[in-house]
Amino acid sequence: MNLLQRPPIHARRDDVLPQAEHAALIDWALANETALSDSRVGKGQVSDDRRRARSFYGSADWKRTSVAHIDALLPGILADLGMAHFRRDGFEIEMVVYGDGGHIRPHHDTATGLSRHPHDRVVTIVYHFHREPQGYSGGTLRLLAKMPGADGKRACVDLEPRQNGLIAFPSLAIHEVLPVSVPSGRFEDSRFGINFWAQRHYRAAAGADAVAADPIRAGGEQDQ
Ligand SMILES: O=C(O)CCC(=O)C(=O)O
Ligand SMILES: [Fe+2]
Repeated sequence: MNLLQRPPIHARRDDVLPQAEHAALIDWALANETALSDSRVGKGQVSDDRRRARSFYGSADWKRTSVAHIDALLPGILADLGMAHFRRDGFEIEMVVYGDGGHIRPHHDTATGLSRHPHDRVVTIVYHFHREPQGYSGGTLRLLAKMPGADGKRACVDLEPRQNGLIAFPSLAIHEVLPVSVPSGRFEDSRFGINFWAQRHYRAAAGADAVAADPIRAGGEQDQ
């Protein structure tokens, strides 16, 4: 079995945000349904089949407070992933909410080859949260091997979202979110997550220090 036939490497952390910040985040999310819009894919289009979810693309205070905790965990996460330390040029941050039937089909989060972007995502860190008691089931995050094995199937690893926990993996890794079931149909019972993408600005040599000072950067188009 070669490397591309194995499921991608991942890292997990629990108790990611201090209790008060975690609670405030749930309150904010439950009060801001109208700030969500249909999640986008590729160059910004909406595809209900590829990605059925709603995202928050605006600015909010929780982005600055939460990213500080994620940033502090980044060196250890890179070590766990066996990735060389790199100087992150910023994070792209998106809250994503999956209601009943929500899912994302297999994809990777960063551009490859000729479509390489000036600010590629290098590491994907997904933080999960929900209201208690948990009102959804499903929504497993599945990481898939790039190539099928001898049996013709792609090896995979299934990771259940954990309250106030994160899952990190290289942004090039293929992954999907399996369908979410929300029996009540209520927004409060959705599967909530925040994607933090650590970025590297390959063409940002000039003025790179100024860029690095601000952990939050707007993202570009990506394959997902
Ligand atoms: O919510 C998750 O567990 C993963 C989300 C994801 O893959 C994405 O939004 O690109
Ligand atoms: Fe993704």
